[in-house]
Amino acid sequence: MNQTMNIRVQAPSPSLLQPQAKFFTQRACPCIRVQLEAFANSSLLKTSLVARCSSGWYKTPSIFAERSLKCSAQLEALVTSESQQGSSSEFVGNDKIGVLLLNLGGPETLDDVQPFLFNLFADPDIIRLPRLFRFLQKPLAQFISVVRSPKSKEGYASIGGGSPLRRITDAQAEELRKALCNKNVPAKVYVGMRYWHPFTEEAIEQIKRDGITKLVVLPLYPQFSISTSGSSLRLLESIFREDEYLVNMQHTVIPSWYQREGYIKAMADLIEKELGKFDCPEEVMIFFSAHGVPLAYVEEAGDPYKAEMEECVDLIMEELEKRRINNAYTLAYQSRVGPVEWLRPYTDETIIELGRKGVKSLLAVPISFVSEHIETLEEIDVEYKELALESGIEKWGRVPALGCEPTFISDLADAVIESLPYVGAMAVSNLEARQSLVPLGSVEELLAAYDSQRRELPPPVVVWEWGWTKSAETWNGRAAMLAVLVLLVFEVTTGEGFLHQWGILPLFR
Ligand SMILES: C=CC1=C(C)c2cc3[nH]c(cc4nc(cc5[nH]c(cc1n2)c(C)c5CCC(=O)O)C(CCC(=O)O)=C4C)c(C)c3C=C
Ligand SMILES: [Fe+2]
Repeated sequence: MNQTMNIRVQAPSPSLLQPQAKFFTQRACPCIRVQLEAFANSSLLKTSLVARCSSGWYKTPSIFAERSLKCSAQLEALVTSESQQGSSSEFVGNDKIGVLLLNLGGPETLDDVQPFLFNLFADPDIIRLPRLFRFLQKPLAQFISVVRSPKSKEGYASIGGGSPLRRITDAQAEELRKALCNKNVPAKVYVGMRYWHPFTEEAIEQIKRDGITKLVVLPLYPQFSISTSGSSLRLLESIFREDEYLVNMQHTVIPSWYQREGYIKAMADLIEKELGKFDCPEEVMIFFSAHGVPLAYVEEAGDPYKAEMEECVDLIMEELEKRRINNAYTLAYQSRVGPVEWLRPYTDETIIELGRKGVKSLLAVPISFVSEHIETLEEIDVEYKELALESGIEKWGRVPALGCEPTFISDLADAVIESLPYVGAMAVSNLEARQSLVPLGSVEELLAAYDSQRRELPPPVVVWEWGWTKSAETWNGRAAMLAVLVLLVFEVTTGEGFLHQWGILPLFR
C-alpha cells in the first residue's frame, strides 16, 4: 500500500474517543496516520470518521460506516487481515459484530413476581385475545398476575427466592463471547429478556451505544414457538421499525437450532452420563419433558413448536442409538396454565400412566430450555419426582439443563459464525420453499413469513347449543370472563367490593 491515508477520528468527548483511538492505533502502520480529536462541545451526536485521501475528505455519519468511503478499500483490507490474526476488539473487517441473546427473564426477588407475571400475561403472544378484545389485555394481565402470584411466589421461594435465569444467561453470554473470540470472531454478546431485566430494550440501547454494525439475533430457545422466540422477535421488530439506527443496522436471526449437530450431541452426552448413574441403565425410560403451549397455537395458529420438538427428540434418540443406547423413550408436555387445552400428553398424566404400566426407572430430560429455571428446579425436581415415586416408579433421575456445557456453547458460537454471511441478506419470503422450517432471516422477513401462515384464531364456537356441550361451556366461560371484567371495572372505579375486602386490591398501596 503506497498511498498514505489520514484518518481523523472525531468524537463528542474524549472518553468516547478512546475505543476508536485504540482501534486505529492498534492497527497503526506507516501508511495510516492517525489524528485524534475530541470535541468537548461538539454538536456531533454520533462518533464520525473523516478519512482523507487524494480526492478529498469523506465523512460518514458513523465511524462504523466507513465501508461506504470511496477510499477505504485499502484500510478495509488491512483491518481484515489483522483481525484474522486475532484481535481483542469486536471488529471483523470494518464491522463491529454483536450477538443478541433473547430469553424469557425471571423475577429476581419475590417482590418481582407479580410485576413479572403482569409483563408475561400482558404479552399478546402469551394470552391471545381476539382482536375485538385486545383492549382488555392489560386489565386481564393485572388480574391474572395478582391472582397467580401467591402460588408462583411459593415456587420461587422454594428455589431460593428468585429465578436463576439472569445469572445463567449472563454466564452463557460470557462463555459465548470467549468461544467466538477463540474462533477468531471477536464479538460483543448482549442479553435481552422479554419479561424482566435486562429487558430487550435495555440491550438494544447498549448495542446502539457500542456502535454495533452487524447483529446476530439468537433466541435461547432451541425450538421455535410463537409464545417464546416469536414473541421476542415481534418485540424486536417493533423496536427496529421505530429506530433509524436500527433500521440501517444489518442483522440476521437464528430462529431455531434444535437440529444442530453440536446441540444434539451435547444433549446426548448429558443423557448418556445420567443413564450411567442408574444400576441398570438399559432399563431406564428416557422421559423428555417439554414446556407446553396451548393446543390452539399449534393446530390453529400454525406454531411449529410441536413438530420441532418431536424432530428434536428423534434426532437425540438417533444420536444415542449410534452410541448403542436403545432405551425406551417418550415425550410429554408440562407447565400448563389456565383453563384451555394444552399440548398432550401432559407430563403429570404420563408419569402416572408409566407407573401404572410398571416402569420402574425414569430419567427426566427437560428439552425446551437450556437453563435451569423454576420448572426444572421445582416442577420436575420436586413435584414430578414426588408424583413418580407415588405412582410406583422406584428410581428417578434428571438430566441437568445445558447451561454452559462447552460443547453446547461451542456449537452456539458456530451457529453465530455460520449465520454471519446471512447478515443483511433477506430471507426467501415463501416459508414452504425453504429447506428448514424456520431458516435464517431478518426479524421482519421472518415474522412476515410466520404471519402469512398464521390465521387469526377462530372462535371455538359460533352458535349456541343446548346441553353440556363444548359450545355451552365456551359461552359459560365467556359470560364468566365478562362478569369478572365488569366486577373488576366496578372495583377499580368505586374502590369497593370483595377483592378489596380480601386485600387483593388496591394493587399498589
Ligand atoms: C420453551 C419454553 C417455554 C414456552 C413454550 C412457554 C410458554 C408459555 N409459558 C406460559 C406461562 C408461564 N411461564 C412461566 C415461566 C417460564 N416459562 C418458561 C418457558 C416457556 N414458556 C420458562 C423458562 C419459565 C421460567 C422462568 C423462571 O423464572 O425461571 C410462568 C411463571 C412461573 C409460574 O408462575 O409458573 C408462567 C405463568 C404460557 C401461558 C405459555 C404459552 C402460551
Ligand atoms: Fe412459560
